[in-house]
Amino acid sequence: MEYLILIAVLVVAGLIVGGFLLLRPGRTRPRPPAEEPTEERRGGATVADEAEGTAPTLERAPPTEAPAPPPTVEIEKPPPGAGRLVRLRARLARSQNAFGKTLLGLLSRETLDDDAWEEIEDTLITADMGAAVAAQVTDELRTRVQVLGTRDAAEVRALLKEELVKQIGPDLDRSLDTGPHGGRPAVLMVVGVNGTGKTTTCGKLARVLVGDGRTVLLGAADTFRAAAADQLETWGTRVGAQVVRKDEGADPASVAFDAVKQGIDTKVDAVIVDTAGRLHTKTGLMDELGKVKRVVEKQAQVDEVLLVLDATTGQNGMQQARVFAEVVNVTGVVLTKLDGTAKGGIVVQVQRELGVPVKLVGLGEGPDDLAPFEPEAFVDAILGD
Ligand SMILES: Nc1nc2c(ncn2[C@@H]2O[C@H](COP(=O)(O)OP(=O)(O)OP(=O)(O)O)[C@@H](O)[C@H]2O)c(=O)[nH]1
Repeated sequence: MEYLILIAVLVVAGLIVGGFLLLRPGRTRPRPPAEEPTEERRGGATVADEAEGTAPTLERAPPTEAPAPPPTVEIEKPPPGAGRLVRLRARLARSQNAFGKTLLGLLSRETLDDDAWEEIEDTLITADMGAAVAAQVTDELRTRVQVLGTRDAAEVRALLKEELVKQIGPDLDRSLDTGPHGGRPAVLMVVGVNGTGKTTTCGKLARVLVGDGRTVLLGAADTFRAAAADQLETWGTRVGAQVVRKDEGADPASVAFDAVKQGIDTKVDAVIVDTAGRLHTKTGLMDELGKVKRVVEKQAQVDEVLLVLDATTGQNGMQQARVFAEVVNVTGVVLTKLDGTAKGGIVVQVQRELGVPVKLVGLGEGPDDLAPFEPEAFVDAILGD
């Protein structure tokens, strides 16, 4: 019994102490979370109020000036590809003048002795034609001049033209596969060492095709340099071509894949894929370009692999060209910067070495300075009228 009384006393005492502690003033209570605005308030009315039409009429702030609309880009209509080389012949004539003039000057000399023929051969070599071809051209010319028996300027010019055109290969197929087939766009991959003019060539080629009435999509798979994608976008915008790009450093193959996919979905005629193709190592290059090609081929055939070569780089460029040709199956060469060199003979050398025709030539930095290559027009420009 005494125990029971003791327990009851302890319970009552506990309750009194507990109650005192709980009701003690100044005790910190957990604060309610601060009120978070759930709707944007405008002058006391919420967006929802406005939508409902129940917002109080408030004096509105004077309307701020509307943001300027994005500048409208006028879509250009570039000239067609055909006949461009003839239009650009003045530029070619200027850079190759020494070559043609020297040859014609030598051939019209009073006496054509061994020294003169040696000079002719040297001139051809200096123009990057390659020693073997230069010797062959010189021998053939020598025989024909002797058979002809005269050295009338027009006749000599005609002979020289014939020999040069023969070396360049008038019958090589220089056509570009740029039309859709089997419900899929033509796919053109543009490869080459950095700085040769790949991105510029992609842009100019898009213009050639648009000028010929084709629809084009550009794939910026040169993800090594962000500026390359920007550059391509500018080219595309000017002619109304779609551009597929990703962030700098993205997988080039994934850009190429998306570009071809979008090209198929939007039913364009041709997809042009710009690549980085840095020449770190041959295996690295092979891995990158091989992967881009394999990935593209999951959706469409790659119709053209165009190797861009800078005509001003001579033997160095030839060496790089060989590496690319070993890594990918090049179907055509684009020789850029022919406006800046007197070494037009590179056309012959590159075709011989790679076994692929020169299909396009770059003759300046202007947007329409890319032309389909025509051997006769080229030689005419070199030799002058
Ligand atoms: N004179 C002349 N310049 C050219 C020609 N083609 C390209 N160029 C110039 O060459 C420079 C390099 O061109 P790009 O297209 O940026 O070269 P790229 O190969 O794409 O270079 P990366 O993007 O660094 O791989 C630019 O200043 C072009 O304007 C040409 O036919 N003639």
